[in-house]
Amino acid sequence: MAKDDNLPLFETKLAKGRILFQFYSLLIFVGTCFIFAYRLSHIPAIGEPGRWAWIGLFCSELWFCFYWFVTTVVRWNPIYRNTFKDRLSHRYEKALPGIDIFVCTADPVIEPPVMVINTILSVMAYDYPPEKLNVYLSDDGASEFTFYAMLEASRFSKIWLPFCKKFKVEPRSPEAYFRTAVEPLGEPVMAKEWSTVKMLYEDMKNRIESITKLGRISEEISKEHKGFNEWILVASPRDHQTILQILIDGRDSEAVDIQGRPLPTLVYLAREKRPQYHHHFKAGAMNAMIRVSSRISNSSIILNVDCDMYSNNSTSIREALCFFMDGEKGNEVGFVQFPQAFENLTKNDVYSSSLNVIMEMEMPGYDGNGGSCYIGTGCFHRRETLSGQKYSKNFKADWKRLSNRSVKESTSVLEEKCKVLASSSYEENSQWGKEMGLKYDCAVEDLLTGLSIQCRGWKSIYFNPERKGFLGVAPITLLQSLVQHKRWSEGDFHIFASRNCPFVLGYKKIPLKLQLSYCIYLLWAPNCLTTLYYVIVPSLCLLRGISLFPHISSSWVLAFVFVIFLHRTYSLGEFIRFGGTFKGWWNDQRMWLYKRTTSYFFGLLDYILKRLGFSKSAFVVTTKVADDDVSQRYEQEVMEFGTSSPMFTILATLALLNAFCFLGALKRVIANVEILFWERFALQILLCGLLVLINLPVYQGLFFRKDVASLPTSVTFKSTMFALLACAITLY
Ligand SMILES: O=c1ccn([C@@H]2O[C@H](COP(=O)(O)OP(=O)(O)O[C@H]3O[C@H](CO)[C@@H](O)[C@H](O)[C@H]3O)[C@@H](O)[C@H]2O)c(=O)[nH]1
Ligand SMILES: [Mn+2]
Repeated sequence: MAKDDNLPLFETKLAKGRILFQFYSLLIFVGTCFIFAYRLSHIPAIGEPGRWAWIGLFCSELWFCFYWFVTTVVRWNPIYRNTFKDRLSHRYEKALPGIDIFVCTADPVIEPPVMVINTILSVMAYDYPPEKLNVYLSDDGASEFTFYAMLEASRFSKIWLPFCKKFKVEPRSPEAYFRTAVEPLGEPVMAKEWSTVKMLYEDMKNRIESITKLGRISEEISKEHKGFNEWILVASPRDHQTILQILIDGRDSEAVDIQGRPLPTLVYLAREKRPQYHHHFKAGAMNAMIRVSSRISNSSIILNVDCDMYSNNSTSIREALCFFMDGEKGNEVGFVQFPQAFENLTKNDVYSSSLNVIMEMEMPGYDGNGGSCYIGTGCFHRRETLSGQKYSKNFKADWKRLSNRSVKESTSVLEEKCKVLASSSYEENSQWGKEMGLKYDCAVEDLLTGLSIQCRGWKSIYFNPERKGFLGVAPITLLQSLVQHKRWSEGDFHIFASRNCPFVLGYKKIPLKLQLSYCIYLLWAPNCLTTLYYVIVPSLCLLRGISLFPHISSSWVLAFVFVIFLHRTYSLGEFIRFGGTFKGWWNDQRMWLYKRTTSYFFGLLDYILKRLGFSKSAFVVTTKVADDDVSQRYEQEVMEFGTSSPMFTILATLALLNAFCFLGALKRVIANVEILFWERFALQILLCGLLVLINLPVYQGLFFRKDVASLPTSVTFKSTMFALLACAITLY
């Protein structure tokens, strides 16, 4: 036994500079107390105008304060993780466990097959013994084009994997690699292979794209592959039978790459779908893969990625294993979450899709408070935890036993047996979706599943390596981003308002500070009410001449100015520290507002409608491609409206309402007929002016832009009517 055999495989570091943060929090706290003292001591008397508006504002501020408290709890004690991969290799290289990798796709149009197989190829090419890798694709679209692309990928992998390993290529998604890498002209050996592989990749890409464009699989291809005819018979998108094909059987000694080394197992699965059984979207797909893989490879570690999230770092598996296999703490680790990062962000990130603050600050905060949440992609799970097992002190993973493969049947027999596991009626009267596997009936199956794993006693780890483990595609239009957040906020609030609420489910099972941390996201939806109140009522009161904030000469003003200024400065600092720009922060503030007034509002509404039985759960898949002109506007950071959506009507109405109120107030300040107008309303005018400033892109979209992506006339018409109506009602 070497002497380093007892050294840990990972270390945990505390964040620095927390004293400063605690001091800042104290200042905000004191400032807020002053604000509340002002609110309580200046309530307009009964009969005086604005009494109710005042009380409402006070309630909103109380809510904001509570929400701020929750965000502070998350930031109190973040931790960072580090791994020692060398120790892992040294100790376990011969006994590395098998890994099952699950990729989900749902729609060949908005998730193009070429993108899907790039993700597949990137995970097949991990720096890991290929005979221990098993890759499963679940295709909820049951698309023959995706299937065809998978066939192509299974062939191309024979060239791609050796190429990656020989030249230590990064990233291992061919598309991403060839897009970013420069031709290695300095190295003649590599340059030659480079151009051959590149050409082969492009050929393959062209074939897949032209078949997708053609809209059907041609005769030759059907003939070339035996499965296709049968395919056409069983696969129609709504109502089809399970299609399961082992495209590369890792047990087969002939499944080798061009250098004779084994290939990872590759499985294509499209679940049976029947109208009488709910298919439960992604959670259903994941559970089907858990069952199918248990029959084929049964690896002890499961990695799950969305189809757009290619592996950007070929060592991620080894890094994750450092946590699971650590001698002292490894056995209690249920899952290891990597951050969600994106490759298609622009410099100032108009839609604030980057999630940087969440990934760099809040997730380490969760980790410090008791465990990372599971965010649906880029996460390594222990099979036992996903299958519903509780943690017990005696639990000990037996890596040696688990690294053997036992299945002896022929490929076709195995396929037939697995199909049963994926059939639509298999889960009837079972615990799947409840106590086993990913949880059903929640739009954020990931968060809920992670929470219940933690409540069963498992620890979870957040690991954020320097080189990002996975890169995906962020929404590229305003509406997509708002719709995505609607799904999230609806699902999150659903968790909060159910018996799965962290305070109930997690009572005495996870630390209180972790229960509180969950509230940041779970309470997104109700945030809309206070935000809507704050952007509507003070402005209308300004129009009506009701003062809701202290006079500019009063010293109470200081409390407001101090808290708002300090709070926003901190936010700006945090944003810039994690790689943002000033303009990006400003965009982020705008999106903060837009999400709260639309996504969260509709999320809350949807939740209520569902509770009352008026609407059904749905999973609106985020589009991962765009037309050229849409992409071009995205690159230029021009806000994309283009369609009429109720969300846009709300945004435009709020923007116009504030513009009207601001202009009204401005007129009165300039005319200077009322004594003390500025004196009494300065803060309200500033608030209203700030709202106008942040809404500039909306005014542009309403009145000044003539391109197809501006706001449609119907929205302009409706929002102007609504805003005028609101002002008229206020005034008379
Ligand atoms: O019926 C469905 C719907 C979706 N998906 C897949 O689920 C993944 C996530 O869908 P996407 O539209 O990209 O959603 P996002 O909003 O980007 O997803 C985030 O939020 C989801 C929860 O709302 C999590 O499941 C995801 O992992 C997380 O990335 C994609 O690979 C889809 O193909 C399915 O397999 N079946
Ligand atoms: Mn996605």
